[in-house]
Amino acid sequence: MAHIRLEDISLSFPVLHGNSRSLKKTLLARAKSTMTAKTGAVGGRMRVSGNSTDVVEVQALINVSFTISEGERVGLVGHNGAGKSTLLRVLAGIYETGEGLLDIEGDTHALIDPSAGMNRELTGRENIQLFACRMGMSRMAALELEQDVETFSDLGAFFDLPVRLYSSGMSVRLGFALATVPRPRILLMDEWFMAGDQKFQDKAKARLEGMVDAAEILVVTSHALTVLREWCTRIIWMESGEIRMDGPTDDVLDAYEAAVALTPA
Ligand SMILES: Nc1ncnc2c1ncn2[C@@H]1O[C@H](COP(=O)(O)OP(=O)(O)OP(=O)(O)O)[C@@H](O)[C@H]1O
Repeated sequence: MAHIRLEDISLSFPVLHGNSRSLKKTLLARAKSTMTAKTGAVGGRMRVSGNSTDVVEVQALINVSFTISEGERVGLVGHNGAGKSTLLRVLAGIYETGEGLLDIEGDTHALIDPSAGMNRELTGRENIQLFACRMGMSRMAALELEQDVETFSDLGAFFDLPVRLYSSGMSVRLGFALATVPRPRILLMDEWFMAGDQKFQDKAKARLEGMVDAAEILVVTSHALTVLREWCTRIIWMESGEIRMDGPTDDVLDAYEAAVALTPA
């Protein structure tokens, strides 16, 4: 049975090296003032590193613990810099954490960066062929993949031009078409899937739904609360690196929306 179990996971990023006392003082004071208005907070907590007084670090995750079981569709919400993407990257194995316990049963696939693994000097078609080669696909399967991605991304003549010539929306079309091919047991998704023009978004939603249905566990981060209400059975509300609330979708999103409404614009 697929599951994710986290116990006391913390992660900090060093953001300032050096012994300039005034700069450190200013930075920490400003960080403190943005933290005091709880729901209006931005970013993780800043502190002087425990190991070195010359390093200021931002605590992106602080003692995060939860268990996600098979069948759960979990949404991550929270202010900018609350730690949602960092948490997703920890689950995807992109960031390693020294402390705590991370126990994941089941293969994961992360839809985090639409251009991940793309060679921008190669054409869209060549990138697909390279992907098929890396995955050890048969000639027939590789051809099917190429046709599927070409049809879905709908890039016309641009499919045979180098990716460096694509607009950001065109890169998303190609990256999205390719990234949504695997059928993992645990699907991790950042909100970039909302990118692209309206016509593409409708098509993308239908393709994503197929992928989400096939997954045993979904963890998705998004500021689009209507999407989360539609897709998720449970919401984890992050605030400055910590879990503020974890529970059924409507309970948490109602509380979150009420808190956001109280925050001064
Ligand atoms: N690579 C990095 N180096 C330094 N600090 C980072 C890095 N990645 C994230 N952070 C910091 O960690 C904190 C959490 O960032 P994260 O990207 O996880 O937030 P988020 O909740 O996904 O925000 P948003 O909704 O704006 O995407 C922020 O304060 C951010 O500045």
